[in-house]
Amino acid sequence: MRFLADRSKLTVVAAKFSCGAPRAGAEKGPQAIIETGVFSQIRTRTNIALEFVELSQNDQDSQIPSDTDVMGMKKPREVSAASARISSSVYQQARLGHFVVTLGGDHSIGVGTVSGTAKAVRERSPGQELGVFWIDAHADINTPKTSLSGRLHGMPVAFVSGMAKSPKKGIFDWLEQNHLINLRKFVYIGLRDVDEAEQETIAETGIKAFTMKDVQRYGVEKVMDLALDHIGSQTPIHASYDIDSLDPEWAPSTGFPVASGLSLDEGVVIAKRLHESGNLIALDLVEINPDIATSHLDVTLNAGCKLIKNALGVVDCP
Ligand SMILES: NC(=[NH2+])NCCC[C@H](N)C(=O)O
Ligand SMILES: [Mn+2]
Repeated sequence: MRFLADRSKLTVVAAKFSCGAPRAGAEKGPQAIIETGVFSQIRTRTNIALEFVELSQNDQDSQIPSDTDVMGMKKPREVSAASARISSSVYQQARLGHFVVTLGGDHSIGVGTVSGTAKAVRERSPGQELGVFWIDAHADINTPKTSLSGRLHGMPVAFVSGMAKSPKKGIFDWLEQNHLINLRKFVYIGLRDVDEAEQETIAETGIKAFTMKDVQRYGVEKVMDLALDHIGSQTPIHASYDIDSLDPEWAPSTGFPVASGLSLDEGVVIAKRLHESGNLIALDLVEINPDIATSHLDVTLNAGCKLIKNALGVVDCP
């Protein structure tokens, strides 16, 4: 844990937003995870001290009166304002050297979380850049131009890397240079539903991407060897874990389930290997929607809790 000030401090940010997704429900994800008792378990089984920060749509600036589409983007002002607040909360915690777990929320919150840690890393370790693991069925690297849906949960990687720029005042104009990440220190794992334009972007930029085909071909341990190698052993890591990276068998309660995903065991190996790297400084767990496949919500929550515990090095009691 060489990049954290104190390994026993953990801040949980409940990012209760679904404005980046086409349907509501993901804003209830954080509460559902917290109510499983996973953080109480972590508190009793470890010496980790927990703090909670809650951000939600009902606070302050969320009800923006005329949030009309801009360049095809849906709810651009609301998503931008939400991620600005998430970014500043994550930054405030990460700059103290706390491990930050952000519970989503739809994946547009990734603009906030990743930019927050990127800025904190630059401040805490000058010259250092953040490494990012984006574990997801989708690439989420559409720009307003290439997106077919206009939904911002399909665009966070484009905004946080500077590929997509602020088109207008009040829409991601809070992103500064020190918030942005370098896509050379970025890896995808679990991809299997990537739009054509996104595939072109990945090919052109040379982003390291391990698709589900790669996981099947090499095995998840080998993929993690290669992915960690690519990021380098001296780089702090932010993992943005979309629950839809898992196969719908293990994570049915999500907005965009895609068949042939990671098994829960494979997902756990990824989390465990990130922990064992000693470089993980932040984790997002996003896109759990309690309103979807409600009768199997417990399956999805169980999977999510396992990912969190393994990423923190907390092992289940037998
Ligand atoms: N985080 C997610 N579930 N993203 C799904 C994105 C789907 C599609 N690629 C889009 O741009 O709209
Ligand atoms: Mn995603």
